[in-house]
Amino acid sequence: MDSFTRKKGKEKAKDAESVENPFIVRFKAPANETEDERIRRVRAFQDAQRVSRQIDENLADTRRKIERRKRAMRILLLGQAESGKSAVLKNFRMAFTPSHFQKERIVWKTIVQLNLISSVKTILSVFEDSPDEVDPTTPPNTPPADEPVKRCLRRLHLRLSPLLSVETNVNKMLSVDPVGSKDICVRAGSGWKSKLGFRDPNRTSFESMDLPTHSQSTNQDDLSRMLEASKDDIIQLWADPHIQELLSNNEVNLPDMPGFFLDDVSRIASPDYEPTDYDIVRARVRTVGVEEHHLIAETAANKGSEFFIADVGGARGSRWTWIPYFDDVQAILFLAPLAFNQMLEEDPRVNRLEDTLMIWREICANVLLADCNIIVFFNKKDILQKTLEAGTMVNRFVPSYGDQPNDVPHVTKYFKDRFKAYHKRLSPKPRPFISHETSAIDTRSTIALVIAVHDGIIRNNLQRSDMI
Ligand SMILES: Nc1nc2c(ncn2[C@@H]2O[C@H](COP(=O)(O)OP(=O)(O)OP(=O)(O)O)[C@@H](O)[C@H]2O)c(=O)[nH]1
Ligand SMILES: [Mg+2]
Repeated sequence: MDSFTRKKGKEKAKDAESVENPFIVRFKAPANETEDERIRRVRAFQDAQRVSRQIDENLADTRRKIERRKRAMRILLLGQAESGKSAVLKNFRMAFTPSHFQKERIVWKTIVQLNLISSVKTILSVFEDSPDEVDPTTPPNTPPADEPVKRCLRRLHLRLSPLLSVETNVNKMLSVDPVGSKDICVRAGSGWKSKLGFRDPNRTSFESMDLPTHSQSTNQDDLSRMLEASKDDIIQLWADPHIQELLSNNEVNLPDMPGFFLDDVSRIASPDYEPTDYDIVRARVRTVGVEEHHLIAETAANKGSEFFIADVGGARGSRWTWIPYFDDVQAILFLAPLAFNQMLEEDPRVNRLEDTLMIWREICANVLLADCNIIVFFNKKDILQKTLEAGTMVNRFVPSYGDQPNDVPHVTKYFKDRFKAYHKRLSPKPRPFISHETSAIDTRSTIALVIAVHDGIIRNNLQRSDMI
C-alpha cells in the first residue's frame, strides 16, 4: 500500500470516528455560531471532558482494586454469634499488622469498661428480680433474715446509678441496638471506632466525619471517672457471698460469659488503665452485618502480602448478609464453639451445637463454595474444660453422646466426628477436612495457628493453580 492510500485510509477512519462519536457530534460547532455561543459551547465541552476523564480514572481505579483483590487472599469468617469470629480476626491483626492494631488500643479501653459495667448490670438485675425469702414459721410483718444484706445491696445499687446512666449514654452513642441486646452492637463500617477517638490513617475524608464530638469525648471521660469512683462498690458487690449464691441459684455463670472483667476491676478502674492484648481479645462487641478488613502484612516473613478478611455477624437475623461473600472467597474459617450446654441468645429453645451443625451442613453443601478451603476452629476449648471439670454431663444435653467418658478428648472427638461426617457426605466434591482445637483468647497459640493457617492456604492455592 503506498503512503497516499494509507493517509487517505487514516483520514477516513478519523472521519468515521468523529461522525460516530456522540461526544464530538454533540459539541460540533453549528453554522452561524455567535461568539457568546462559541464560548458557552467550548466551556460545556471542557466540563464534559473533565467529567469523562474522572469517569475513566474511577474505572481504572476500580479495575486496579479488582486486580488487587484477585491477587490478595480472601478469607471469610463464619459461625454463629459468640463463636469467636471477631476474636480470631483480632489474632490475625496482631499476627500480621501489629502496629496498626496497636493504634486501636484506645478504642478497646471504652469497650472493656462497658463490658465490665454490663456484668454489674447483670448482677443488679438478678438481684432486683430475686423474690424476698419469707420463712413461713416467722410471725407476719417480721423482716426477712437477710434484710440487712439486701438493704446494704440496695444502697450499693443506688450508689452505682450515676455510673449506669453514663454507661447508657456511651452505649447509645455506639450501639445500633442499645436496649435490645446485652452486648454492644455495632454496625459494620458505621465508624464506631472513630467515635471512640481512633484516627484510621487509611480513612477517606468522607468517613472522617465520624470523629468524636465534644460531648462524645466528655461521655468517655465521665465513664472513666465514674468507674474509678465506683471501684470499691463494684469490688464489694462481686465479692458479696449473698450475690454469689444468688447468681449460682439462677445459673448465671458470669466468668464464662463474653466480656467478663469483674476479676480485674481495680486495674480497669484505675485512671491510667490501658488494655492489654489479653483484654482486647476478651472484649465483646457484637458484629452486625459484614465487616471487611483489608490487611497488608507488616511482618518480615510476609511483608506486603495482602488479604481481605470478612468478619460477619453470626446471629440468625444477620446470616443472609453472608451470601454475597461466597462468590470470590478462597478460604472459610468456620468457628464452631465447643459448647454443648448452651442455648442461642436469639432463640433460647435452640441448643448452640444443633445450630452450629445446621449452619455447617449448609456451608458444606453449598455449590458456590465447592472449591473453597474450609478450616474448622473448634473454639472455646478452655470453657469446655471448665464446664466438664464442674461436672456438667454431656449426655444430659446431647443424648446421642451416650455413656462415653465425660472428658475433653472424648467430647472434642465427638464434635469432630459429627462435623467430619457431614463434610464428607455433603461436599459437592471431595476435599480434605481440616480442623484445629482453639481458645481464641489465648493469643500466643492462636497467633501461631493463624500464621500456619495463612501459609497453608497459600500452599493449597499454589498446588491448585499448578493442577489447572
Ligand atoms: N473463654 C473464651 N472466650 C472466647 C473464646 N473465643 C472468643 N471468646 C470470647 O467470646 C466472646 C464472643 O466472641 P466474638 O469473637 O465477639 O464472637 P463473634 O463470633 O464475633 O460473635 P458475633 O459478632 O455476634 O457474630 C468475646 O468476648 C470473646 O472474647 C475462647 O476460645 N475462650
Ligand atoms: Mg463478631
